[in-house]
Amino acid sequence: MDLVLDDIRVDYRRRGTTTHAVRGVSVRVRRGETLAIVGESGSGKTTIAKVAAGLQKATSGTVAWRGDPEADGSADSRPPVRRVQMVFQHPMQSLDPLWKVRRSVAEPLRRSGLPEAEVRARVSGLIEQVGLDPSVLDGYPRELSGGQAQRVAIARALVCDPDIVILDEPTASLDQTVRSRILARLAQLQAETGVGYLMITHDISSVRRLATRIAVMYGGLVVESGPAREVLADAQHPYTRALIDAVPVADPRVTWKAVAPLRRGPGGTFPDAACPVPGSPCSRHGSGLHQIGPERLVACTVR
Ligand SMILES: Nc1ncnc2c1ncn2[C@@H]1O[C@H](COP(=O)(O)OP(=O)(O)OP(=O)(O)O)[C@@H](O)[C@H]1O
Repeated sequence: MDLVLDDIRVDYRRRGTTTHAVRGVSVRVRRGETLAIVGESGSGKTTIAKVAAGLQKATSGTVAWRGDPEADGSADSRPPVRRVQMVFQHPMQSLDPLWKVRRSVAEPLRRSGLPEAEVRARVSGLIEQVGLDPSVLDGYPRELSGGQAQRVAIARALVCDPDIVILDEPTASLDQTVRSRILARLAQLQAETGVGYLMITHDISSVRRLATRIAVMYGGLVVESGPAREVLADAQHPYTRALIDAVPVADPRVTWKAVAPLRRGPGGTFPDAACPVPGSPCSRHGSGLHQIGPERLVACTVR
């Protein structure tokens, strides 16, 4: 199911003044895809993310689930709030410092009434999926590095198998190497689970790595949107051009190549393919992972 925000407006009233933070924004976040919302500070990105997550009430407009619930296997009785999860810029925001990591990750599942043995198995499996050793589950958040804590926050967000995860500047507080690994892991998790991402970012390299579609916000409005490849190749709005021009492509020798149509495999996973970069891990994906596009499984190749 897709998450559809239609004609959202948000006004903040404070001490007699009104800020029109969002002035009529419509976006659709699809399963298996990443919508990147970019825009300068104060353009309304976080406000839209909060509305999508149910953390902020819109002044007007609607938030709804649309699509065919039978077709994507998400016809279930989970309340809507469980189908959207949020990963914050600072991972400690979603982890209770007084709880062991296992409890923080498991809590949403426990509340669903799943037997304890299944909770433990799923939590351990997910921690490995995000690239951590299960031993971190028995420690406290203060014992984790920033990158490890963000991986735990991602595991926590995914534990109830949400349709959509909102990533609000998910790598902004991390250094370049850790950022790269987290982005690779997010791409892999999307390929494995079909989760949709709504990513808020200022970071053009994150956009290049993950985005399927891009919406550019300016002054509370979406001023430019479309498939990521098109927007990046031919940006119309000055803000988008400035954002793209400011940072060079991480590795200009790397190009994308479609290798297989996107199909769901058994157990809800997508088919895998061999990375064509011989010998070493792919420089974009970190470990020979494969980026998923809207309709195609793609692998990178070096010119
Ligand atoms: N709780 C609030 N009360 C009053 N004004 C707010 C509140 N939250 C945000 N605003 C204002 O709404 C506008 C949009 O803010 P928002 O945080 O959504 O922008 P943003 O694009 O995410 O910015 P940044 O990239 O700096 O996080 C800004 O002018 C901001 O000052």
